[in-house]
Amino acid sequence: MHKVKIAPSILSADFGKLLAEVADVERGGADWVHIDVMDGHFVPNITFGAPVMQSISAHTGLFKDVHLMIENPDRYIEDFVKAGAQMITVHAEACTHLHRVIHQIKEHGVKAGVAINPATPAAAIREVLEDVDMVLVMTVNPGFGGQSFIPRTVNKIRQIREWANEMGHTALHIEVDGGITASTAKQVVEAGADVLVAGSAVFNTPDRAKAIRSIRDSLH
Ligand SMILES: O=C(CO)[C@@H](O)[C@H](O)COP(=O)(O)O
Ligand SMILES: [Fe+2]
Repeated sequence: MHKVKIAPSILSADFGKLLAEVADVERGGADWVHIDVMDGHFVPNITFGAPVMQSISAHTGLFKDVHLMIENPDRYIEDFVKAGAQMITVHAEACTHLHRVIHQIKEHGVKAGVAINPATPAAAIREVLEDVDMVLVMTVNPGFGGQSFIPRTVNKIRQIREWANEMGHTALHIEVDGGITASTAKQVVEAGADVLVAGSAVFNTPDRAKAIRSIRDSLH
């Protein structure tokens, strides 16, 4: 089992001072930075694209974890690789040819993840589990920060970790995203998650180091 990683989501950061916000969580003990890209079609919200990401990339040593909430993500993989992505996650629901897109990502030499919405069963990613570096189990419906954690999603985390262990895919990361706080983190880690995205729990408080520490401490 990997050390649990905390990945603050910049969706809840102040976009007017994005570089300072990312530097703040880097100093505060974050492991990854989670970059939410939304297109206004796959989800009812729009954030930013590869050019904005590129301007962050050059200024942080954090591992860059890109969550693409966009339709037909295959069209933009190269742009995000050039912008510095180290993990690119696409939604199973947004890809007609999921296996092809995963391999397209890996051909660029970056890690590949697949995400599933709360209403999507774990079985939707079973056939690509050995191809991916990470499964992102959405613990809220994607589109917005600050929503409440959906407890039923925990069973899927457990199921996916069980399948991964059965197939010997022990390096698989399971990331959870949505409503992760010091009150919800422990149950998802016990179920098998090892990457915790936290947006509002980290950015909606002035002391980011304290917020990250309190999520970490809640795991013991
Ligand atoms: O992908 C998304 C939302 O679609 C997330 O990454 C959010 O940014 C998480 O925000 P919180 O629920 O932690 O506030
Ligand atoms: Fe996300």
